[in-house]
Amino acid sequence: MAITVLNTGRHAERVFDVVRSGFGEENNDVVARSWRRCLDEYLLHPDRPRELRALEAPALHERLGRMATLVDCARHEMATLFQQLADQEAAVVLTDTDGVILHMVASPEFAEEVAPLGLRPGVFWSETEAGTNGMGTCLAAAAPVAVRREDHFYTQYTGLTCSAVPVYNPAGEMAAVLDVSSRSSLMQQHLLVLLGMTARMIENRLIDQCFRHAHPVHFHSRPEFVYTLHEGRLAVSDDGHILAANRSALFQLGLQSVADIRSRRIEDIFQTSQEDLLHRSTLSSFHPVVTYRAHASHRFFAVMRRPAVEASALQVGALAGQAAMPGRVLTPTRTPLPRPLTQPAAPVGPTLTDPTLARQLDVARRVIARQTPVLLCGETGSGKEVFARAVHEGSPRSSGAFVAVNCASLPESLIESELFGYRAGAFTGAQRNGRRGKILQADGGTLFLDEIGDMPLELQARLLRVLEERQVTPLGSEETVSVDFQLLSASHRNLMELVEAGRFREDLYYRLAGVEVRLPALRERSDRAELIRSLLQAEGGGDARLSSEADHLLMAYAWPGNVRQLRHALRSACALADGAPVRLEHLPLALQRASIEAGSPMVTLPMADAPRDLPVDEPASNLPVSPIDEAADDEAVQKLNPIQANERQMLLKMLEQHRWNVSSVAKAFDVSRNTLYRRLHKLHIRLSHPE
Ligand SMILES: Nc1ncnc2c1ncn2[C@@H]1O[C@H](COP(=O)(O)OP(=O)(O)OP(=O)(O)O)[C@@H](O)[C@H]1O
Repeated sequence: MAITVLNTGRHAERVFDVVRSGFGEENNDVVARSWRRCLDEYLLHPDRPRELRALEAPALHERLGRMATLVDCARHEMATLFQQLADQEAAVVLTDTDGVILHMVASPEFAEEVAPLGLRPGVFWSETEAGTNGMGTCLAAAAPVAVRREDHFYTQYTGLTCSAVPVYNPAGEMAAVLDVSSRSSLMQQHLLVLLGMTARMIENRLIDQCFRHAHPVHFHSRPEFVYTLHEGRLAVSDDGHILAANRSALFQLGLQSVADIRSRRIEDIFQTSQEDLLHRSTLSSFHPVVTYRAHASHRFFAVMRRPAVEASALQVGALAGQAAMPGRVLTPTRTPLPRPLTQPAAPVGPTLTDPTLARQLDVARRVIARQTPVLLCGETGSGKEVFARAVHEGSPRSSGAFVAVNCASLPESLIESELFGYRAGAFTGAQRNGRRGKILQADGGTLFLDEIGDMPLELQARLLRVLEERQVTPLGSEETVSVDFQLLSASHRNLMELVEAGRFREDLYYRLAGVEVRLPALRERSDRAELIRSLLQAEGGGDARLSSEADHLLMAYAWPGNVRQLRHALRSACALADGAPVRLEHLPLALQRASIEAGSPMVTLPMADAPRDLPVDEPASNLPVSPIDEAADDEAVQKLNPIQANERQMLLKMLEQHRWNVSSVAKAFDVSRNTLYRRLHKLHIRLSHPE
């Protein structure tokens, strides 16, 4: 479906009208201010769009190299957000502070549709280039913004609605913008909350990644929020100086900016010393311990952990912290480093208690110890990387690094240098000191090639040679370097089918699949209840609870995005519930929608099995309807089970919010009116239609 845009002449008139007439200094409207900047400062004309500037491949390559830490930290969170949105006509986009798109997650169809508009990597979306738009206006306003269709300065973008939030680096400076651009203009508030949470996750990952040599401190005034997204986070140097803080830390400590805290000692902030906090945290097995704000009586619960990497193992360049922050020059690290601790780093280990999984883990550990490569298959988000890590940790090479490479999320042009590394000056835009590839980083440890099915064919040949010869030749170099690692790879695609289609080399397949392990999908796992419980505690704190309806829905849902989707559903639900038990309405729309489409037991019924024999009483128009005297249905309503009763309440609330306009509610849930009518009928919500 093509993107529909507004009439240019009329839209331009409206822009001029708003800006010229009655727009005073007191007007705080983000969009109106942006329109004025476009007209008066950048001298843009709404009638005359310009073609957006785009970087050539080498310049994009260089920029992606410079911003590698940021993009690495954002990639997984963006994929998760995309999955959570469950909207095939939306793109999740990351730009740098010049407004250049660095990374984008979208369905191939939508990506193809919006590419001609300039929604693709390398294109500049600053306001000066593209006028009012989500990414550019968020950069200019340095605040979250929602730019609806008709808010865009140029009409060609009025088919899209964009919501965007800033992402800050550990120095507290804006480092990027995270945006969702979609055809739908619904639910902007919900979306901004989700975007804000995703930005905070990326920021916490950045602190972990940029300060791997520092002691992480996690704190909150409520113990159940330690190790959750709401926690305050500090990075503290070996000698007790604070190097970085997240936004929640600043907020809780009543500080304005990272500069107010950086270089201060931990005892200037809390009534404890570095040694004391670390000692007490260790004794409590890293559960939060009480501490007080320095010179005040405000109580906090805090934990200090050991650095992810000993300082001696790092290159000095990265230690300055400043230099390693995204948005500034990034120093490549040469030493094999463990992956950053992903947030929340709660002391909850992965739950792998399903008997099939436990057996598979045991087999994989035994075969990998004999240098036999293991290939993991399983749906996306089913925990292949978590499983691979568990294999590594129980293997003879657990003291070496675990190096993960996601072959799907790297642009094709970067995979080669990422894997094999390059020599100084190998190509334009290469980093001055060269770069050590991931394969060499895995020397002595484990190389995990994720989404191996997405590796381009010509690179498959090179990889095969490395696997056979155990030698790497970095780009631009004549020298070969010997390397020794154990190999795990994973794919959510059927590699045999790819082989048959000629898209994957058969010889490489057999090299990778010494033993093939198929991980069960979440819906097939018998430890689902346990996993839900442990993730709920990890995301919402020890006191987090589920209402029984929410619990039922989580157990019955089909989870196409598996554990990742579950984890993120719980994360946003805990944030929305704000300490109260998680109820149905806190769960993502995708789940609620599925429950409406399929009825109870939710979602496991495909649409085709939905009750079709019910009489459908659909009005010809989409005029508002009104509720009929509900007393008539009282008895039937009493017989609804608790999940249905809850759903009935939720639907009544939605109908009320949408002034009984059924089409509008159906649109909000993205289901057809017919489906919604069937559901209303089933739940004994009877409506009258105007004559
Ligand atoms: N057993 C588990 N216990 C706790 N969390 C888990 C478990 N399995 C997966 N997760 C969480 O689910 C998310 C996805 O896991 P992971 O990245 O391992 O999946 P994947 O199968 O490799 O995904 P993809 O196919 O997209 O690469 C992560 O946030 C991870 O922490």
